[in-house]
Amino acid sequence: MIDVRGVRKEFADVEAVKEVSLHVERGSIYGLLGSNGAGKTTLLKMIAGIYKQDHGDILIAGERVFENTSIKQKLLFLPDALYFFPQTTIRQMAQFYRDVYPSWNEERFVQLQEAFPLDLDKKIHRMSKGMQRQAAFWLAFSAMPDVMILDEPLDGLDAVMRQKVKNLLVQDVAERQMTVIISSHNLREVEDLCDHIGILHKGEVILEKELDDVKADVHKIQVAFRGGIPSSFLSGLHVVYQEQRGSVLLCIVRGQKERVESYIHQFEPVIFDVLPLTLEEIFVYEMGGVGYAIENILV
Ligand SMILES: Nc1ncnc2c1ncn2[C@@H]1O[C@H](COP(=O)(O)OP(=O)(O)OP(=O)(O)O)[C@@H](O)[C@H]1O
Repeated sequence: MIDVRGVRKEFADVEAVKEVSLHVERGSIYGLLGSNGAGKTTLLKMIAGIYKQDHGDILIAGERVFENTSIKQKLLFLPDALYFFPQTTIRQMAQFYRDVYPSWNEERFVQLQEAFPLDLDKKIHRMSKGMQRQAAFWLAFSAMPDVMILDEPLDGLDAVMRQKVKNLLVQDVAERQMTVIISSHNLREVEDLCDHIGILHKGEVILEKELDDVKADVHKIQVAFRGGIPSSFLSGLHVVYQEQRGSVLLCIVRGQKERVESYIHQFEPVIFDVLPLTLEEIFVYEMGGVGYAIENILV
């Protein structure tokens, strides 16, 4: 659905995006992560057709996005700094969206008032930051776009509203194959939302993964043996990290879960647990392997 091919963008003295390529399948949610200044917003603005890239190609549904009205009618970009026309209310903004998006769904707009309990006739600029974001999502979900490009979308929303918005996103992806790119500098925030993750660092994608693959392949195990660790134990495992806590050995190992488990059982451990790994932990170990201090990249 979204194809970014060898894209570059330079501002006066900064190479904000250097040779980025990525692909987002229709009906999936792609999490673009990275530290401040990594180039996320610049890349998203190019994908949304707001900036023109200096080099490379950006295609949505096979068409170039820049200055392409028909693609833009199917695409919705929610910037990190929201913009509404001055002095407008949600009702007035809804009229604008109705005119711009042929897919606007009036019934949904009415239904969503339950999820976003806001005054339709109150000036949006008088609302709190979180309420303004709710208003933006209310309009976005009512526009029913094929593609949503979201820059730090959950900033300013309370915990309940974050969950509501995440549920609505997932629902649209599942029910009508909407495609989403979501930028964040917080892995924990997008962990339960995305099916693919790309990490941008200094304008380059340094890691791109399908989450199911990542999670299926790395395990945290805790083992203890009567009489200490057998000498040949570790040699049969692909250990990416290990730590001894008293008589208990804590390891992060790579490999198929069943294979790892049956291997460990042969040594008849007195304690053996497979513990859940957070995505953040997985990335720390993965990135450690390629020589990056991810702790400094993902806050
Ligand atoms: N309009 C602009 N003019 C000049 N430089 C810019 C412009 N927009 C971004 N940059 C520079 O490009 C680089 C990438 O910025 P960008 O906003 O894309 O990063 P980001 O990953 O979104 O960061 P953050 O997480 O802080 O929002 C930065 O060095 C920034 O100063």
